[in-house]
Amino acid sequence: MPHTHPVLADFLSFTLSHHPIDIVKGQLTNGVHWHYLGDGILEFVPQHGSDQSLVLSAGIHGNETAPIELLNTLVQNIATGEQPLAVRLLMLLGNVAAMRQNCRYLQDDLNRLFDHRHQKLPDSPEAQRAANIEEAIAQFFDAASGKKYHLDLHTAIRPSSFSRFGLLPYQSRPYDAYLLSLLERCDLGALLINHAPAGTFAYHSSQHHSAESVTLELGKVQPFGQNQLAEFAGINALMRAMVAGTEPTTAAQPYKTFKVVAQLEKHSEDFVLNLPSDVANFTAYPKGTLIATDQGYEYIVSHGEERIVFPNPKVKPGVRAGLMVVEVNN
Ligand SMILES: O=C(O)CCC(=O)N[C@@H](CCC(=O)O)C(=O)O
Ligand SMILES: [Zn+2]
Repeated sequence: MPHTHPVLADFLSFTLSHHPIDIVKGQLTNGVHWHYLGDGILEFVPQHGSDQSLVLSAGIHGNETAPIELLNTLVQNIATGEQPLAVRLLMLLGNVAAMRQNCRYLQDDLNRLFDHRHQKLPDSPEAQRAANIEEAIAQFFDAASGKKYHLDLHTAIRPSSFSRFGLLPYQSRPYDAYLLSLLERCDLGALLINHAPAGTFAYHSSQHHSAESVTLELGKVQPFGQNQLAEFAGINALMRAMVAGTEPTTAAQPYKTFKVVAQLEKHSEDFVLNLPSDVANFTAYPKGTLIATDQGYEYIVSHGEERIVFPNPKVKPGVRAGLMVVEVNN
């Protein structure tokens, strides 16, 4: 790619390299304006603008590499013109400091600090980053004139019965019919509907900017370079169609729908998860099963069957230690 600015040639390396130039911008030969807004935040605007705005984020957890690799290639393809761009687009790499150290987070889970919850932990490095990201998407969405979408891309820590699944943030308004139709066309095994406000990025963009938001889980955490990106072809095609302002060509496929019925609460270091340490996401337990205990707390399955998602007894007290979900019959 001759004459391509390093930020576009390799957005990931540029972001990781502590580049001294903080803000750079330019225009592609097809007229698209690009603007690097510092530390992993890159905006593209079509030459004649657009009333559609899209945020694509990855690396909110620093070691979740597959979606970071997909976004990096997407930037390269936009830069060459190979990937058409018809919407305002903000690409965001989340926990850059953790990405540099190949870990989920340094001190606090960034995806528990949105919804302005970072204000309670002002000394945490992740709190500063959450504030920066909130500011960046506020500026981006405040300048939007039409529909706003946000896909926040993650990978799971442990294996799952469904290697690709989505989580809709809790919303008091109905979910966007178009987003739901898109999610049927990106090869997901399951879609979870959250039951309560949360400190997640998807909840934040939905709640504070009325964006149509979803968290997408792409397989299991792997080091950079070891991902089988072909497994995520459906999600990649969806992102590319949304960037191009077109419809995905993937045929609609049914997925299972689950609603979150509870989250496991870790109150203290006495928290015990009463399950095998290698339990897979979506493992089902019958009514009456004791799932977790803590001081003055126990979680017992109360529905006919509940499945566990994201069990993690190692989180800090006060942070959710897992979700309990029940299948919804469509
Ligand atoms: O595998 C795990 O335990 C976590 C994978 C992950 O980071 N998932 C997100 C989901 C966010 C949401 O609920 O929308 C998270 O836990 O932050
Ligand atoms: Zn994650």
